[in-house]
Amino acid sequence: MRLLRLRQKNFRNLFTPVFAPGPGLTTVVGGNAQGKTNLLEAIELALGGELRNGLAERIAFGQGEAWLHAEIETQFGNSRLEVKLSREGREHRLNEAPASLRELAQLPGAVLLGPDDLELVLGPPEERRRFLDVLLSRFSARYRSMLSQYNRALQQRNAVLKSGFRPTSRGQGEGAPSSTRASIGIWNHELVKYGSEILSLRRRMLAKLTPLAREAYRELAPGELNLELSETTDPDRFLQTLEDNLQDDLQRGATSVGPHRDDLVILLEGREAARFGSRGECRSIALALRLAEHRLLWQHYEEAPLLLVDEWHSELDNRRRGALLAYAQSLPQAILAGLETPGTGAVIEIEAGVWSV
Ligand SMILES: Nc1ncnc2c1ncn2[C@@H]1O[C@H](COP(=O)(O)OP(=O)(O)OP(=O)(O)O)[C@@H](O)[C@H]1O
Repeated sequence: MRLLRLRQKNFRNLFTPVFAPGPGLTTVVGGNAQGKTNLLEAIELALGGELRNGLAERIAFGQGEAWLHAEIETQFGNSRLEVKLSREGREHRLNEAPASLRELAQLPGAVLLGPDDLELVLGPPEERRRFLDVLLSRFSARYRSMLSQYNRALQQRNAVLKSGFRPTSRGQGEGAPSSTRASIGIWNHELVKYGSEILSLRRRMLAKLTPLAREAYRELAPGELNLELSETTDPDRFLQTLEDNLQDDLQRGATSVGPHRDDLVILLEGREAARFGSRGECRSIALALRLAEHRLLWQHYEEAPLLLVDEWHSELDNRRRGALLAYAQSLPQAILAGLETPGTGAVIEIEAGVWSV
């Protein structure tokens, strides 16, 4: 897939209305706070990307709305994607017709790599679950539906847990009435029904993602990467643990096991990367995870998504930079941003949101 042209109005500090990168590698170069990240974010969003943070802050200071329009070329022909951002939300259009994010997910879109990805390795489990959820939701309508039904059941169970807890003199929850226990029993079965499928869909995707991440890591650095999920996919064990943990759950007013507590365990040479890896190794793992995402989407769509790399040089030694550049150069199109040029491909300079067209 190729981005032919991005047009924008009122997106953060961006000023030039049109960005038209050529095929192959393009690097957007500029000093700090000139708008490099903003430009990559605009491209990602125009192509239907997930919002990583708030919507309103993307609209230029003092303006009511922002607008992005992307013309892309895919193996099936050209398409036009448009998104309007206002304080109320965002509206997408595909070839002039209103489109949902689900419809946009039929296109390969873009994968944005950046320094924040370090959180995938060093951050809390939510970051890694979100990574899996966003990726799986792109492939599978069933996953999206299971996830929303599971979340609804979880909310209900937690509401019952909160309302059912009656502390006894020993501070325990034995005083929960039998009606509470009965309705928790119903929600346990709902959680197991949807949760087991979520966990097994995650496991199936991980079986495809892991070899791609290992391959990407080996290209960047020496060492054997491995990915595992922490929660069991066995429905009987899941149900048993829900029942075993009921007392604790009543006291906490929250459910302590299930897909919402799952974690992607990242191992380098068999040891947990977040605890034993160097910062450079963790950065390389984060990069390998995103490159694996890019390769998996490529397999799925039979066409490479646009690769966007923010701060392409950051915290990477020459070997790692070389490997990243080699991958980016092998693609129909990749757009890098940073303080320096890689010495190859096209260069577009940016200053105070202005670049030459
Ligand atoms: N809604 C907005 N309206 C106008 N300007 C904004 C808005 N949001 C952010 N900015 C400004 O955009 C500028 C550029 O931000 P950006 O993150 O793109 O810089 P960058 O070139 O990637 O810099 P760095 O190299 O430091 O990461 C910042 O100075 C910021 O204040």
